[in-house]
Amino acid sequence: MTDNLQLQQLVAACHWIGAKGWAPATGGNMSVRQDADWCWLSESGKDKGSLTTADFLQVSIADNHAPSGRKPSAETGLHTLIYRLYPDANAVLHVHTVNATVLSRVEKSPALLLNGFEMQKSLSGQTTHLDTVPVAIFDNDQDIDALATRIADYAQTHPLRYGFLLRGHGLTCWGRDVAEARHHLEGLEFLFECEMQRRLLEKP
Ligand SMILES: CSC[C@@H](O)[C@@H](O)C(=O)COP(=O)(O)O
Ligand SMILES: [Zn+2]
Repeated sequence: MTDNLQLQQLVAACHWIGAKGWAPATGGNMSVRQDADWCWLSESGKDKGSLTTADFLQVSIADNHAPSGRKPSAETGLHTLIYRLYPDANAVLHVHTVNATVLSRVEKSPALLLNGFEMQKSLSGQTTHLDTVPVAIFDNDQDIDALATRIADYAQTHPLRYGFLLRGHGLTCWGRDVAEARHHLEGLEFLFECEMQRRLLEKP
């Protein structure tokens, strides 16, 4: 499914994310699906703003195995979970933006509810600011297997769309291709910024 063009587009997306300041100090990780069984994931510990195609490792979607022997992202298990859960997802972007990091701590409930913003329509399938878009929030965990299991359990009853937040950590989002994943990232980040400002200014 993924051709070399998608990987090149992912590298361009990583450079854009780096320039935005959304992956500071080696934070963040990115991937594209190759086919039903394999994806390409960023190598762990690299500066994601200056990656090349050589910094992406082939990883098995079923069991996170990387045949190269090099170490893919510490958060590989969250990318492969999305590819297993959603066959339409072909690109996954994980970032550490200030808005995602702070808002996910300020909001104590299991989901951030976005409502009233025209930019909700930047998310595929959304047609009006009058609808409510829930973005699930999961407590952060250094045990990625345990975190992936928790997310998978939640997704059984609350199908995830566009992305999810990790509390005090960041945003993971996806799309049918790199271009759509970028739109979802940019749209969600804009909405998080608006929601932060709204809460600050409307505070009694
Ligand atoms: C800068 S530490 C952040 C990491 O622990 C992690 O959250 C992250 O996003 C990057 O990990 P990586 O293993 O490079 O993909
Ligand atoms: Zn992270």
